[in-house]
Amino acid sequence: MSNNGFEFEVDKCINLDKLTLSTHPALDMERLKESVKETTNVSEMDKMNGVQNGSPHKRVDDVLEWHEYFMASAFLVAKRSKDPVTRVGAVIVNEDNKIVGTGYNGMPIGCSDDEFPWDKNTHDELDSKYLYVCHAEMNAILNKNSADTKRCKLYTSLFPCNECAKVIIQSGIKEVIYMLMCDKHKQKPATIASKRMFDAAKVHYWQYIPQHKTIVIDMYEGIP
Ligand SMILES: Nc1ccn([C@H]2C[C@H](O)[C@@H](COP(=O)(O)O)O2)c(=O)n1
Repeated sequence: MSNNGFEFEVDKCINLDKLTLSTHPALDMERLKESVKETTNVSEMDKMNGVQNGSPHKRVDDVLEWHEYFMASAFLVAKRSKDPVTRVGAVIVNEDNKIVGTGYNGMPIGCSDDEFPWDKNTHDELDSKYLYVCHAEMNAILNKNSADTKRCKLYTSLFPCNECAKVIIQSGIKEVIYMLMCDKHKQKPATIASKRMFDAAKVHYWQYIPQHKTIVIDMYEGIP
């Protein structure tokens, strides 16, 4: 495309309109290009495409919706866990969609992640992780940076166990969102007990089904 002023602007219009097209399948792209080329007064097209004062407002088409954002954050937080088998992340969100606490499964403060055991099936119970590890949900509640967590939501990559369910209820959290793939302990008494307590305490819980299997984070995005 030649670089005279008009055609340059048209090019930008077409690019910007990709977003509009994806939500309006009836729109014919070829016809649109033609009509733009035929248009001598570009200002109307500019308005349609968000070009103001000669500078286009580029629309971003990969914005994460809230649930996706918070659940992805929980998975990112889980990356801090040193558990070689199960890494869990939890994020607490208040009524203004602000994150007020995050946590992952790890050893208590002062109990070195490198010295305490991460084993599961040990002969001696004292040599396995279960007696020591703090669950992600509990850590998120203990790490909160707001006065309280009343009416907050909790996003977690794994359905909460009964011990965490008690803490969740006592802290006033009213909604638990957990990941579809991670509800792997469905028949366990701890899970059944959690559900029983959540139901009684009117804590709403539901499985989140992600729109994307992977979300790529480019650490250099936006850096020239
Ligand atoms: N809701 C949950 C459930 C489990 N965890 C943590 C605690 C352990 O580190 C691990 C469970 O070990 P596994 O039996 O799966 O090897 O996951 C948690 O943080 N939150």
